[in-house]
Amino acid sequence: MFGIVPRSIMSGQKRRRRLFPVSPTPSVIRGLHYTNVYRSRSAISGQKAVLTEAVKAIKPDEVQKRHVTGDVISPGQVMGIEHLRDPRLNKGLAFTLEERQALGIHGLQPARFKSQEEQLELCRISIQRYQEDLNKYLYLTELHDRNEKLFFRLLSENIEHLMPIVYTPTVGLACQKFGLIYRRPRGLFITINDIGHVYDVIKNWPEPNVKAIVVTDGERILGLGDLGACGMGIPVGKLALYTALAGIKPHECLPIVLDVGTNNQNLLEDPLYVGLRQRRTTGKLYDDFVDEFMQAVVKRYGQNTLIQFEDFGNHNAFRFLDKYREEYCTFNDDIQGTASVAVSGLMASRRVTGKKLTENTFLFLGAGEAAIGIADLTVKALENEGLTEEQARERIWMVDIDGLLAVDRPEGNLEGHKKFYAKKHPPMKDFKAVVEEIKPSILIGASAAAGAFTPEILRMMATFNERPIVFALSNPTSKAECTAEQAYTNTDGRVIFSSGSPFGKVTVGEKVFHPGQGNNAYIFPGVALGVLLSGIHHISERIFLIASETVANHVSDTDLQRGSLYPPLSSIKEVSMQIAMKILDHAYEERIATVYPKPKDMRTYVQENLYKYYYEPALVPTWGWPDHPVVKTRAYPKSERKFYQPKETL
Ligand SMILES: O=C([O-])CC(=O)C(=O)O
Ligand SMILES: [Mg+2]
Repeated sequence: MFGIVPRSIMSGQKRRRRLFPVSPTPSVIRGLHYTNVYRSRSAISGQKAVLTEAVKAIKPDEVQKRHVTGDVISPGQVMGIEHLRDPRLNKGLAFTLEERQALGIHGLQPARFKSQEEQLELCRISIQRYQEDLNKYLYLTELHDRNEKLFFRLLSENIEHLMPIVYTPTVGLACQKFGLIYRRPRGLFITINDIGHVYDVIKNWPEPNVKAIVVTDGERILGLGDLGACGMGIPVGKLALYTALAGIKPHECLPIVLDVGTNNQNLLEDPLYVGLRQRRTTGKLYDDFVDEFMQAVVKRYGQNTLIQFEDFGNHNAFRFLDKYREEYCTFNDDIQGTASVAVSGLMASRRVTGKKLTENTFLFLGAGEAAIGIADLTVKALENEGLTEEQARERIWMVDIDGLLAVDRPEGNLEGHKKFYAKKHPPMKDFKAVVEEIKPSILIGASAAAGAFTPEILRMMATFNERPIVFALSNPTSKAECTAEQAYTNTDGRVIFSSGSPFGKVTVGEKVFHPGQGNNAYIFPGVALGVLLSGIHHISERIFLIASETVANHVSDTDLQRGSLYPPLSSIKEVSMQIAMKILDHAYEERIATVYPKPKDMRTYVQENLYKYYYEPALVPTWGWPDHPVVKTRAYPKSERKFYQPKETL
C-alpha cells in the first residue's frame, strides 16, 4: 500500500491546516495507514506528488526500523522548509552545506554554519536576557517546539539552572497563566464529552510508539489547587524531565489532561480559560471515563505502557492507585514518588544524626497524598530496621485540617490510610500545641499551608533536638511550610532541612548551607526508565524503596556537610541511571522482567537505549528529488565553515 494515496482525497484536503506541531515524520509514515494525517501534511507542504514519490522510494523496513529504535527518521521525506519546521529534524544553522543542498533548504537560512555548542551558547545568552522566570519558561517552550535536540541538550546540561524553570516552581506559574501563554498544543486534551470515543481521540496523537504517559485531571496542581485544563503544564514538565534526566525518548512520551471541568470559580469566570467551562464531573461518569481512558491507552499502545498519575485530587489519587496498580503499569507520583524521595532523605539523615530511623518520632503536617505516601513508605523503612508494622505506625503522628489524627476526634474524617495513623489521644486542633506535646524529632510538611512552620515552632524543634529534621515539602515555593532561611536561622543552623521546591544557599554566622531539594524529580525519571527497560507490568512499593536507597547511597559526605540530604541536581542524571539499573537487577532477580534475554551488561543496555541529543547527519534521499534539485553553489571557503567552540556555561 506504499505510496497509494488517491489523488482525489489528497487534493480535497488542500484547505486543511497543519494539525500537529510535533514531528510530522512518523505521521507521514503512519500516513501510509492513516491517510488523513498524511493528507494534512502533504497539503501544507505542497509537495504531495513528491511525497508520494518519496514514499515509494523509501524501503519500508528501514523506515520502520529507525523509527522503532527511536531515532529520528529523516530518510528525506520531509523536505524543504518543512524540514526546518520539524522540531525533531531541525538543526538550525548546524545543517552542513551538503545537507542544506540536498534537503532543499539551501538559501532558507543565513550563510553561517554553527555547531550545537555554539547554539547552546546562544541559548544561554538568550535566557539570561530575560528577567522574569515566566519569560524564560516561554523561551524554552519555544525552543522545545523549534529544535528538540537543542532543547534537551540545553536542559540536561544545565539542570541546576533550568529545572526550576521548566519544572517546579515556574511551571506552577505557567499553569496559572496557561490561558494567557497558550500557543501551540503539546499533549492530548481528552474531555468528559469524549466519553465513548476516548480511543479515537488517543488515535489522533501522531506518535505510534508511546511508552510513557503522564496524566492529570488538574484537580490538585502542586499546592495550587484546582487548575482544570491549565494543569497541562505539569505532565509536559514531568515528561521533559523524563528525557532530560533519564534519557527517555521524547516521542515515547505523551502528556495528557483529562478535562472533566473545574470547580475553580475564578477559572470558570476567566475569559482566558481554555478548558471545559463547567463544574467537575464526579461519581460514576467520572470513574467510567477514567476506566475508558486506561483501557484505551492499552488498546492503542499496549499493556506495558507506563501511566504516571499526577496531581489528581486526594481522594481520587488513592482510589485510582488501589484500583489500577495490579491491572496496569501505573504509579502515582504524588503518593509514591514523593514518598520515595522523602524516605531517601530520612535514610541519608541517619548519617548526620547517628540515629536509626526507629529512634525518631515523626510528625506530619498534612494527611494528603504526599503525607500519607511518605508515612506508608516510612513504615516500610522502619520495618526494615526491625519494627512491626504496628510499632512503626505508632511512631508516626499526623495533623490535618481538623487537627491531630485522633481516634475520637469529633470531626471523624479518618477515611482511607489516615485511620492507620490515628492515635488514642485527646483531640487537639492547634498545630503548635501538638508539636509541644509530641516533641517530634522529624517534622514533615506536605500541607500546602505556607508558613505553617512558624519561627516559634522551629525554635521548639531546636530545643527538643540537637539536630532537628524539618522537611517543608509543599510546592511551589510560595506554598512551602517555611523557607530555608527561616529553618536555619531559627535553629542556630542546627536543622537538617530540605524542601520540595528549590531554595538558594543560606548563611548563618560563619556557615553557609546549601539545602537539598526533596523533590520527586530524583525518583520518577529513574523509576520510569527502569520500568520501561525491564518491561515490569506492575510497580510495587519495593521499587520505590529501591529508588530511595539508591538516592540515599548517592549522597556524599560533602553533600551532608553542605547541608543537603540529596545529591546535587547536577548528578541527577547519573542517579536516574543508577535507579534504573537497580530496578533492572531487581526485576530479573524476582523474575518480573518481561524483556528477554536478560541483558549481559546493565549499564551498556541502559546507555544504548538512551535518547541522544547530539545532532546526527541528516539522511538525504538518494533517489533524486524533482522539486528540489541539489543547488550546487560554489564551495564555501573553509573559514566560513569552521565551528567555534564556546567557553561559557550558564
Ligand atoms: O511537581 C513537583 O514539583 C512535585 C509534585 O509532584 C507535586 O508537588 O505535586
Ligand atoms: Mg505532583
